[in-house]
Amino acid sequence: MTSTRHPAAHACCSTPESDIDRDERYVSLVTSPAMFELRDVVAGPVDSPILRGVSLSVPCDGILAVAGPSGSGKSTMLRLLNRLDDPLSGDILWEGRNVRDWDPSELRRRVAMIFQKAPVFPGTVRDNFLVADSDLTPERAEHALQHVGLDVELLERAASNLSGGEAQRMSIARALLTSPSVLLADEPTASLDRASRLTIEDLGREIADGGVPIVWITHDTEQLRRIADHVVVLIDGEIAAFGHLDELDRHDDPIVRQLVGAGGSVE
Ligand SMILES: Nc1ncnc2c1ncn2[C@@H]1O[C@H](COP(=O)(O)OP(=O)(O)OP(=O)(O)O)[C@@H](O)[C@H]1O
Repeated sequence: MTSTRHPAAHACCSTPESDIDRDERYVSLVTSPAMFELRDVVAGPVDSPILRGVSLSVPCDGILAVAGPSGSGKSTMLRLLNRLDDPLSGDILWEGRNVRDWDPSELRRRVAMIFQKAPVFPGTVRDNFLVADSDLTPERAEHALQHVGLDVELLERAASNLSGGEAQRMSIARALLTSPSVLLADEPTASLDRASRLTIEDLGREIADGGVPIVWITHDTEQLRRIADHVVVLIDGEIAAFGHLDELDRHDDPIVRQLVGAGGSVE
């Protein structure tokens, strides 16, 4: 397997340069500042780590698509970013500060996450929104629904009665109610039909363009090509490639090219 290893070439969005112990194993995009820094991260069970020394600078704009075969460690990596799990070794910095030093609830409010199957809490859609914002005003609740393209009448609907696509949009609206700085998305459209997938993709683009970057795991190469501003490819717990899609389309490793859906390049 060929690995792409770029030297770090810039400071993070709000990270003092002195706070970063630069390491030639960093993988970094030259043109974008970084939001998360992963430094030689090992994670998973002690006896069989899943991530095996991942170093990565996550750009602080647009959509970073995370691709890789099943079991390569994509979800494991994402769950470290808002401390749903902790690494066995290595460090993860967010905005220049180790995630272990953030208050966990503050971190999770600012680093929001959505999942393949949207978690639905008991009660109405409004009740679900109140979980995220206990001071929710009627106007904010309506705006939250409109923002994700749902009818305001759904506010009083039992959340358990929403369709899969509606539930995912509700979960995105709920996540946005905490005014996050970044959104983590773990295969958010994997169980949706094509129309709902495209709706969520459009919403993701709007959110990212509105200033909330997204780290988005996807298995769907067509989706990856529609959404990705940057791509990281994980294979067997290591970073196999990182960069813009057009760079990865020309990657030495045919498996990388296949994973990013490069047309006709798999040997
Ligand atoms: N807590 C755990 N204990 C043991 N094994 C685990 C644990 N969590 C995940 N695994 C295993 O680690 C591997 C990587 O899991 P992970 O969910 O990160 O992969 P993934 O790339 O997101 O896969 P997929 O695309 O199928 O969702 C899988 O084989 C999984 O079964």
